[in-house]
Amino acid sequence: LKKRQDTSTPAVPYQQVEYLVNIAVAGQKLNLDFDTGSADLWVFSDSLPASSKKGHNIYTPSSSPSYKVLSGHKWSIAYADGSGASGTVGTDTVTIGGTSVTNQAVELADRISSSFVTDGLDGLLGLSFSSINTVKPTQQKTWFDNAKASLSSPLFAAYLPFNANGAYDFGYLDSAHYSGTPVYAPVDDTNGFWEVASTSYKVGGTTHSLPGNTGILDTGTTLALMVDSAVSAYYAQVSGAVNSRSLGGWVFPCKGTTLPDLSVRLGPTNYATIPGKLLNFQPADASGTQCYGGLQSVGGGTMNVYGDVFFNAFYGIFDANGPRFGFAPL
Ligand SMILES: CC1CCN(C(=N)N)CC1
Ligand SMILES: CC1CCN(C(=N)N)CC1
Repeated sequence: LKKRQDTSTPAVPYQQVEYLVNIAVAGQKLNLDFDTGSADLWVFSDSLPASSKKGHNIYTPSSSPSYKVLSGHKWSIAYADGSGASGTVGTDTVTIGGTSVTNQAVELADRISSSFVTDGLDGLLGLSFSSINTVKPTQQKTWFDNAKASLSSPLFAAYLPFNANGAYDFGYLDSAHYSGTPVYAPVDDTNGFWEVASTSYKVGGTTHSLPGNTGILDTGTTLALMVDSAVSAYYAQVSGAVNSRSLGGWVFPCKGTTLPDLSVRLGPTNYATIPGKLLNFQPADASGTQCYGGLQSVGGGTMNVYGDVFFNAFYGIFDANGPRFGFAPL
């Protein structure tokens, strides 16, 4: 599992960090971005223009004897950072680790936005609930939905340590990837996400309530994105922090800043504490004077997004039995 900084300049001003997983689609190796915030498995295909294919592994259905066209089916997806892709659909055998799924819907991109060309990924593998898969006229299932009956347990876990290679464990928990005992929160899959109640948070020794708020556990988002009241309360504890329009979010002086921890409530009981040191994402400008925070605003609404910054601190357990989300410190 390779951690990559892609060089894309998506709508959001920070580089999309991706943890790419090398998988086989009918024996053709591809590096896919495993995304628990979406439900489409799509790949760079030979129907893309030559300029888009440069530097990528391309899936060529014509050289796969097991590929079948899903005639008349289309897909189209747009992501929160303004990137997007679309194309046609077929089925093939998709193998991850030791598990093969035959007749898995594989969505072939014949159009992709520029940020994907410069990314290190050769496509995405959606791991949210299949209810938000974009294939029409017949919605398709995620690889995990198709695989879970043949796994020893219907679960997968994300191990995404900071600045290191990570892993996705399918069907079992790898005790080498976490410490202590996992705690669990019930998941509400109404919106198709691994969504849990997230009704309070703690920063600087104060507990703040977030009535009616939820959080989605999203490996496809780089940062932690919370509602404005929480982001303001957090950076109020950081001297010199400003919400910079020009730099596209909350920044603070790189020198001399010790960021506070952020504890977010997941489910009815437990808090997950993200250490402050994981909340310094990267220098915001070439001079390296200002640093860009790992906590940024989600914009409006009451749905917070706990992205890779969360998984840099916690092993994330996505359990279809429930469904429920479990976590334990790395
Ligand atoms: C709610 C949004 C979170 C980011 N997304 C994603 N990881 N694919 C899109 C949905
Ligand atoms: C969830 C996806 C958002 C878009 N991505 C990107 N621009 N590299 C990939 C992950």
